[in-house]
Amino acid sequence: MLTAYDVMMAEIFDSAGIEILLVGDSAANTVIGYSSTLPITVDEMIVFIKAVSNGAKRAMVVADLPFGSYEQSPAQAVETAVRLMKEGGAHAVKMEGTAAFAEHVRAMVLAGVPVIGHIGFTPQAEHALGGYRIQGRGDAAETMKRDALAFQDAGAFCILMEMVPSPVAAQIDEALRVPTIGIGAGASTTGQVLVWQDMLGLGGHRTPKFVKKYADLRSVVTAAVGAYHQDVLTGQFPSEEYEFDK
Ligand SMILES: Nc1nc(=O)c2c([nH]1)NC[C@@H]1CN(c3ccc(C(=O)N[C@@H](CCC(=O)O)C(=O)O)cc3)CN21
Ligand SMILES: CC(C)C(=O)C(=O)O
Ligand SMILES: [Mg+2]
Repeated sequence: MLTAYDVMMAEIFDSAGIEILLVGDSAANTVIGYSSTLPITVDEMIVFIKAVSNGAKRAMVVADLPFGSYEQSPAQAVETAVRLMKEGGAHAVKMEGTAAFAEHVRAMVLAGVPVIGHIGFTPQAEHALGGYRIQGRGDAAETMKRDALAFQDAGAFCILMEMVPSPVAAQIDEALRVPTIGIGAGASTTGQVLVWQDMLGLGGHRTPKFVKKYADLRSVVTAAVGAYHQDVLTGQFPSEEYEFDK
């Protein structure tokens, strides 16, 4: 799984063989430039989901339920999930939470919405959790396993674990019958997810420890844009080959 927020990257990731494209609420950070995921709205998410749906040929498109769009009731979760699918074209949704939100999952699943349950570090709860912190250390591991099982029992087809000690993630994966996806959760999960701008080295500043950089797009883009700028200043672009009706 890899995040995607626009049609061109969605096309590229799809043809590169990525099975699942996640339109994450991380778009708040990576596209809009908010400092957390909290401000992004359902309407903003739908623009990105549409774009990714337009680019995905065979990949499954999963969309995040943004903060404030599902917590109040199972009915609110269904209503928002239906919008992400009907207006955005998502095939499934991902919801952050704990066992206390199992009824939300159940209601969406009953409505025909495939749901991924996101547990461990749930960025929408950063202020409640006290910051970007590893979850599930010590006694919290058992609670986290109960969250995973509650989501599975409510009908979630997959559990995503973020920033969880690897042995805990392995234990939870073992306890589940549905597949798992990890980010900062070690190698025992069924699949992995990363934010594409992180793994392709587009973001300049600090990236989380769990990110492996597979490219340095920031350098590539900076060099190319610099060359264009220089060419324009020196008159080397546009040369004759780029002119009309000479
Ligand atoms: N660009 C981007 N990448 C992400 O992975 C990501 C987002 N945005 N936005 C939504 C959430 C927030 N996530 C994050 C963001 C930062 C850290 C981070 O800075 N972690 C530190 C501290 C971990 C610790 O020791 O407690 C790290 O070094 O990994 C972790 C998860 C994951 N998601
Ligand atoms: C980091 C992943 C799991 C996510 O939820 C997002 O991109 O919003
Ligand atoms: Mg998210």
